[in-house]
Amino acid sequence: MTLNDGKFIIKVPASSANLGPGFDSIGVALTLYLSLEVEKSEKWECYSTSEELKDLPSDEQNFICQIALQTAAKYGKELHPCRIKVESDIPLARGLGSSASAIIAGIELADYVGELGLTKQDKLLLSTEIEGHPDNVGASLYGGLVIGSYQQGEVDIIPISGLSFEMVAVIPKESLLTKDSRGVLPTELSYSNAVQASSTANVLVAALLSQNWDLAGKMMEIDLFHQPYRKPLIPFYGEVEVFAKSEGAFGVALSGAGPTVLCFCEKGKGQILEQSIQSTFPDMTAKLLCIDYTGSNVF
Ligand SMILES: Nc1ncnc2c1ncn2[C@@H]1O[C@H](COP(=O)(O)OP(=O)(O)OP(=O)(O)O)[C@@H](O)[C@H]1O
Ligand SMILES: N[C@@H](CCO)C(=O)O
Repeated sequence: MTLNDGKFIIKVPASSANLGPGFDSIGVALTLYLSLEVEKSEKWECYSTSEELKDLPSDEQNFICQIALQTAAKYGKELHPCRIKVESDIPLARGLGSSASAIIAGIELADYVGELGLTKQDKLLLSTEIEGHPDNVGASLYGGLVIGSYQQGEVDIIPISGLSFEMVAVIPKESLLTKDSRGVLPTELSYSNAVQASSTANVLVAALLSQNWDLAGKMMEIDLFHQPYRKPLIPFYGEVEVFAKSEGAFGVALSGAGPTVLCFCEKGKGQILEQSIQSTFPDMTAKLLCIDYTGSNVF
């Protein structure tokens, strides 16, 4: 279906960044989604029935519309206004990549309505320039586990499929903005710490690819890039970590900039883990999530 025929849908998965030591580089797409139902209109309108999105701007000031307009302008195009129904089950500012999903949705919107003819690599570079790192946007765009690097205006990414783990996200009621959680990070790391931190990230990738889950979990825990500085912002982290591991999780990591804690387990073990975490931590939401292997989709 094309825009002239009526409506079209943009569907973008959530994501979790870092997986411990893969700071600003590793991401995984998750089975939570941001969906846009789009049709041409007289003026820009953005509306939603999702509780999470009800306070966001309903005109072209909406973040998704802004990204779409900026993207089209970059290519010298003015977008026809659209009426957009936005639905989302991605909680905002919880470390589950809501902003990255919104950025990808805006770029997909601009590409489709403005007929920009963008490739996936174009979309990756545009979104990475906006977000500053390719971990969340790469995962939302490609699906699967992504390992990426953004340097000197170029972004390189490898998406990986066929991984057999699932996750239980432990999501608190309180939000934490990424800019605040980045604000507690140091501006420098010593040479020896940087060598150690990057070796940890390297072994994490090798362990995930060879399905050595215990080793992957060990690497998630000994990250030196960001978790030591961010854990003090998340008082329940330690308790969730100990409990999840005692209930069969092979690893625990801060999801993105937090405050969600992501517990990793082998395929098939997630449902029981979700139930036991939920009954032990009733003030938070425990959610079983799988890896999305599709990435963003327009249909
Ligand atoms: N669907 C959306 N529509 C409009 N704005 C959104 C949408 N999703 C996210 N945002 C904007 O992004 C902000 C959250 O971004 P932030 O980077 O702080 O957290 P996050 O992306 O959820 O977490 P993380 O980057 O750690 O994974 C929201 O407060 C809102 O301003
Ligand atoms: N890699 C980013 C993800 C959140 O945007 C961080 O940890 O700050």
